[in-house]
Amino acid sequence: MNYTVVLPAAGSGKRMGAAYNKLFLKLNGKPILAHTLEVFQLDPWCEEIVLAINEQERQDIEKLITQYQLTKVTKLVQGGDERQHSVYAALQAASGAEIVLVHDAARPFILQETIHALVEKATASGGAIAAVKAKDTMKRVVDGQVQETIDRETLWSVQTPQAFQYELLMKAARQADEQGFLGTDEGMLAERAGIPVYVVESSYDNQKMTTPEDLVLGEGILRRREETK
Ligand SMILES: Nc1ccn([C@@H]2O[C@H](COP(=O)(O)OP(=O)(O)OP(=O)(O)O)[C@@H](O)[C@H]2O)c(=O)n1
Ligand SMILES: C[C@](O)(CO)[C@H](O)COP(=O)(O)O
Repeated sequence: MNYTVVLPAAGSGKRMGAAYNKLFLKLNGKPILAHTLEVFQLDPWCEEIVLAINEQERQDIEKLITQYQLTKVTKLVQGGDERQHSVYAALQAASGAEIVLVHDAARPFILQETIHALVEKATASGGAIAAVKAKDTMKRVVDGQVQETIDRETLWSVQTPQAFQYELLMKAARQADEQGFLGTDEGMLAERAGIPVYVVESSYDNQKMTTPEDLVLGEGILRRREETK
């Protein structure tokens, strides 16, 4: 059950507020990007890593790849203005894959067991996304006024990886591109293309490093993993 992973890494990290791409910020002395790449480098099911990058960061990323011996990174492609554009560019470079995983480079704590469950589900059913059950009550709010409380039992907080049979995701991504549709995850594109998408329960550790508070959380996750080794 092999796969190719597409990692969008071409963001600007605005919400993190760093002077540079948040993926170069360090957790436990190692860049976030290196943590994430190592998960896939060490996964025997992962055949190839395709990275979408900011062209001006190419040299720094090539240095990081060499430093951490990330030999499965085969292609660095220019990302786009939106995450979806970066993913699409990388997907086009991943042609030939049977199963493709799209994973935010900003999520360094993904577990191999979750990745493998996603690959198995996508192989069997077409598409599968990592998610965790909502822990908070969720309400729909318009102009500051609550409109409705949504039944929490049906709500999941969606993460990445998002795994698909390659041709299915490419069809959905191409359709969205041609129609100028912009979604916030690959699941949206698949859903609107009529492709069944299933949830695979993930870990609450699989946080996206988005704002400064997440870095504190990340350091704690690494510390806990060290202590329980
Ligand atoms: N045009 C973009 C935007 C985002 N990403 C990547 O998509 C992942 C998830 O995006 P997000 O966490 O929003 O990262 P940023 O866009 O960098 O953050 P912000 O929205 O705060 O600027 C990240 O690994 C980011 O590098 C990308 O490749 N291309
Ligand atoms: C894809 C994603 O991580 C699923 O939760 C999320 O939609 C990415 O959002 P971002 O604002 O592009 O980080």
